[in-house]
Amino acid sequence: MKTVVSIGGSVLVPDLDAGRVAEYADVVESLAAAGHDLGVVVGGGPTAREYIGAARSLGANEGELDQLGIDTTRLNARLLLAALDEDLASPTVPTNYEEAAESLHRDRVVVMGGVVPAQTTDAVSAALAEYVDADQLVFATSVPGVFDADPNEDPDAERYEEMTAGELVELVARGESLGSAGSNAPIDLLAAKVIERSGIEAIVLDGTDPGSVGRAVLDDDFEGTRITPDHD
Ligand SMILES: Nc1ncnc2c1ncn2[C@@H]1O[C@H](COP(=O)(O)OP(=O)(O)O)[C@@H](O)[C@H]1O
Ligand SMILES: O=c1ccn([C@@H]2O[C@H](COP(=O)(O)OP(=O)(O)O)[C@@H](O)[C@H]2O)c(=O)[nH]1
Repeated sequence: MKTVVSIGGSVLVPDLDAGRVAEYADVVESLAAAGHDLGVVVGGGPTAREYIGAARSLGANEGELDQLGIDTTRLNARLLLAALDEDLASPTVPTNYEEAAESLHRDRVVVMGGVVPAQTTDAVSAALAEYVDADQLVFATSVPGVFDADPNEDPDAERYEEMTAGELVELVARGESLGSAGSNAPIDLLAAKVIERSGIEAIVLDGTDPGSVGRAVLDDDFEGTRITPDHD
């Protein structure tokens, strides 16, 4: 079984807490021990946002800001690697999908961050899952799934238990056409489109408790949103 897990920066490193990173490493190791080959993609979190904010005020352009974000995601990838059993995980952080796929041939676990400007690690996770023909893709984020409105803004927002990739694309695109790019779903448009075209099974869940990722992958036990291929 090949699984890609996207760990949002907001859940891996909401602050620099080594204990939380160790908990995530334990989950990754338990999944590897259960026979999963794992591609883990790590986000930038508040550190990325702080660096980007500071560099923006210093006059950096958007591409330069994205590169700072990418560097931060790779820093977080290294942090997770520091906690992982070195016999399981590839010791380097791949900078592209080819390297990641190569590492996954050799090792049970590969951990990476961003790849190129103008996207987020949501898209990296989806593209990695597609590239390595993963069986499933898990988004561990700060909200318990995809809702019909931002649950942090609208107390009446309702969670989708299940939706097709096409419905996810529509939901995200609707927000972008309103000019609120990236703010109307926990997954961005590029990621949603890659999920749609690859037909990969994906789930979105609250990763605040790292154990929830383990239960979802090992026992299919989770509260969140299941994203299914458009055509069976
Ligand atoms: N329709 C929606 N369903 C779920 N979350 C949404 C929706 N619209 C916006 N959001 C926002 O998406 C964000 C996803 O998590 P985020 O904090 O960006 O985590 P990550 O670190 O995983 O990228 C949340 O802050 C949530 O408020
Ligand atoms: O392939 C990538 C991955 C990330 N980023 C930049 O790095 C930031 C942090 O990544 P992400 O948003 O995925 O982190 P998270 O939301 O999980 O904290 C993004 O906003 C982008 O600016 C990028 O340009 N390309």
